Amino acid sequence: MPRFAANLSMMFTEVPFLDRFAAAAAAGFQAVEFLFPYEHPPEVVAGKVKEAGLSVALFNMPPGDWAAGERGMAAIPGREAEFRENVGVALRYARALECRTLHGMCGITTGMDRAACEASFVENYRFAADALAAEGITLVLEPINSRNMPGYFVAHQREGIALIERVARPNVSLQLDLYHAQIMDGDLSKLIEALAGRFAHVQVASVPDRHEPDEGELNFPHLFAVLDRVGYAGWIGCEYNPRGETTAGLGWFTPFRAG
Ligand SMILES: O=C(O)C(=O)[C@H](O)CO
Ligand SMILES: [Mg+2]
Repeated sequence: MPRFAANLSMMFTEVPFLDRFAAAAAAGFQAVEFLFPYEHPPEVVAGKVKEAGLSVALFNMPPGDWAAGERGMAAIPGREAEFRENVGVALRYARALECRTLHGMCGITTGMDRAACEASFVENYRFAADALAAEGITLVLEPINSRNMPGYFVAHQREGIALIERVARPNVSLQLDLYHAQIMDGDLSKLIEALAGRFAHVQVASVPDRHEPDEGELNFPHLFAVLDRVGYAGWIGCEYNPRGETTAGLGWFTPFRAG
């Protein structure tokens, strides 16, 4: 049975960030994920998580200057000191939120020397993985489609796996976002089977419009069954832009609600 986490950066945006935890719980979610919690002190976010009785499935390490177009720095040569400092920041939040999976965004690497970017990525991810291992935290790498994020360091799932193999740390894994995977790779049933055991987090949204998983070119009931069949027992993040009001679009979630 798939287990879904509401993505609070995209869902429940009818209310301010700190109120989205209660909204997700009221809608029947038992877990949440979000991009960045850093505008609020860790203990404040942790209080909201606790009050709502939720688990935090995932969030991202600080990405640099998001408003200026930065999308992480794990693969940006020359930004190693900042990346490493951000490991400490993310770790403080992960501890407070009891979150065991962190996404380390890599950056836009257009025009940069590929070998230098890869070398920086491998060293940065090793550093982060070693720091997070002591706390039982897994660091995940997410390939992101080149239509929504042109120039992002990694766009294809198998490219992500090859990079993870180079990092060679047991607590580094793939974040399999089926929205990006369909756009860049396709053949999702076989892809999920081939990658089974090598992804620690899954996300979903319809393709091509990134809405609820009940429309578009993907057959979600089938894909959820494939994830179950290959033994994936982790969270599935609902990283989609609701077509309208968030709760009005939750018909697809009714069969999966707890209780
Ligand atoms: O864009 C996505 O799919 C993500 O999951 C990232 O965390 C944010 O860009
Ligand atoms: Mg994603």
